[in-house]
Amino acid sequence: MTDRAIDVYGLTKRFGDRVAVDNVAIRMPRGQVWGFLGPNGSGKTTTIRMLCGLLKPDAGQGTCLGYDLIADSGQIKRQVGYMTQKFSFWEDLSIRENLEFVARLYELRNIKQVIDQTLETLGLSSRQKQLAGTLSGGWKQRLALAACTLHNPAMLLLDEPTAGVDPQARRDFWDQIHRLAAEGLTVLVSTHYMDEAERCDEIVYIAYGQLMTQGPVSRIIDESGLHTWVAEGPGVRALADRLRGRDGAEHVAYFGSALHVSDSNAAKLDALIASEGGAGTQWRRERPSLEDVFIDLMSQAQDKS
Ligand SMILES: Nc1ncnc2c1ncn2[C@@H]1O[C@H](COP(=O)(O)OP(=O)(O)OP(=O)(O)O)[C@@H](O)[C@H]1O
Repeated sequence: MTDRAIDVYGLTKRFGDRVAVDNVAIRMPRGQVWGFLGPNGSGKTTTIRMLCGLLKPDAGQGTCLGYDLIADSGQIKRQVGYMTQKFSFWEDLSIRENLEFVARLYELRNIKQVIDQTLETLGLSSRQKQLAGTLSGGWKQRLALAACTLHNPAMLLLDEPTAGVDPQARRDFWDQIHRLAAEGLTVLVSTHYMDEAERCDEIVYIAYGQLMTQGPVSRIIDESGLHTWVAEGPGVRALADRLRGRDGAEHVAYFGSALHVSDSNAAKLDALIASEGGAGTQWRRERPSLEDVFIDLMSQAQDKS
């Protein structure tokens, strides 16, 4: 058994003239939780669909769970749990009835036992009789997770599973993900939330179909070559307008009420900040946040495309 859950390279998918995924390579060990990030339309869903055997790549090759991406797509589908962005249920059926339906699709044996176990693991037992249509977003998402883990997959591919659910439900969901990973499951999860990226062993960042960076969050920040100053105080709004487009301020972005000013040239950035030490603004130098780095990566990708 290969120790890599995902080992693909040259992965490419075109839709007409548009290259949705461009020569992407991912090598992911088993048993880890990786985040898959990138701007809207950058190719995350398309990549995930190729990885789980639902979409045939135009070019590229490799393996998923040791199975050939193209020749063994049937095997991959059976061993992967895929949670789509817009999961759907039978709204007039209960949680338990929905899971029974999915279990029959997978032709599982011991359906009662498997469902009991899944309900228990995901904290759904007490709600098993509730109609799916009456569940809140967080519980629906938990039901979707139950449905995609029912057949005991070796890997989960989760496509923005927490979009639109409240912070507590997102936190609970991530606790579940780490619990499943502790039992040996490999999880690749796409997200737009930075706090979720920080909970992953590693992240893959893709923009305009191209893989821009991959690694643990701290390494990605360290290797970004970016320098950041943060300004706070009543003067920041006027400051933002003054700084945008100036040499030494490649990126100017609000984080709450604070303004982050970043540049890859530390000397230019420092000189600019020194010239802007006006009243009503407090400055401090900070390690760039992951979001600062992503903004930078996105603009690099824009320049290339
Ligand atoms: N079936 C399709 N036919 C034509 N174009 C498609 C199809 N699926 C995706 N695309 C295009 O491919 C590109 C990548 O889309 P994809 O859904 O993979 O991005 P994404 O990173 O998952 O985006 P989001 O974060 O918004 O979910 C987009 O330009 C999209 O419009």
